[in-house]
Amino acid sequence: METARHRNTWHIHPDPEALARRLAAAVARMAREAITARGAFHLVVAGGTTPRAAYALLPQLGSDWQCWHLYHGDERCLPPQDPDRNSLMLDTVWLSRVPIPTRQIHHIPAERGADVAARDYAAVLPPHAFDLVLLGVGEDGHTASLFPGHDWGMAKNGPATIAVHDAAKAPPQRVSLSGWRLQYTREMFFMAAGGGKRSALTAWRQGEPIPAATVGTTADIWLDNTAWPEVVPGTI
Ligand SMILES: O=C1O[C@H](COP(=O)(O)O)[C@@H](O)[C@H](O)[C@H]1O
Repeated sequence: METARHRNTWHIHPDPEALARRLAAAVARMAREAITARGAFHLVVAGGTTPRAAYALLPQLGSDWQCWHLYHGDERCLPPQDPDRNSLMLDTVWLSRVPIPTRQIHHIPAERGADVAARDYAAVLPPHAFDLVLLGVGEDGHTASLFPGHDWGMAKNGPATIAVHDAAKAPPQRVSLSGWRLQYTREMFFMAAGGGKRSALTAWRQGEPIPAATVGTTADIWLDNTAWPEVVPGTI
């Protein structure tokens, strides 16, 4: 379904398992289409807990993994083996189980500190649009590491990456792609599961300028039932 204000399509699933299955299948399908059309699939991944189950299903779906190029939407400034690193989660549940060439897996070197890592990662990003950007939604409406009350880098002539020093969610130091660089993509998917995401999603559907809604003006939003907010009259 589409809202008048934004071109968002909302996909509601009965439970987190169904959400993960459908999301993984959609990512695999988009990879197939991109590889058939252009010989490569440039994907930006989300971190956090929500996408973990979908990532874990990808190896069994199979793909032409040699053609995948992977980037992060954000990373936390922690040592590489810290359990809260997004890259470690990705490696553990997905990347260690598929033959994507290592040179095509672009982890953010966040252990160098936010400023250096943001500068270095900007040089790694491709000059062209991504094929697909995957993003999460925090309970406060943040996406990637773009938090309420911060500059989200929506100006198209601005930097492609942002060093974050005072994130509202630990750890405070992070690196994020900027809002405009996340939007420079053919497709954008958000995912959210659980009742904790309801108030952020209600704000999104009511047109409040939370970071997720501001970045996701043209996006598919994949939810489980418990994350779906109360029906807002006139917006469905
Ligand atoms: O800190 C982060 O939070 C968001 C949302 O994570 P979730 O655990 O609520 O799914 C995530 O998208 C982002 O990549 C991560 O660094």
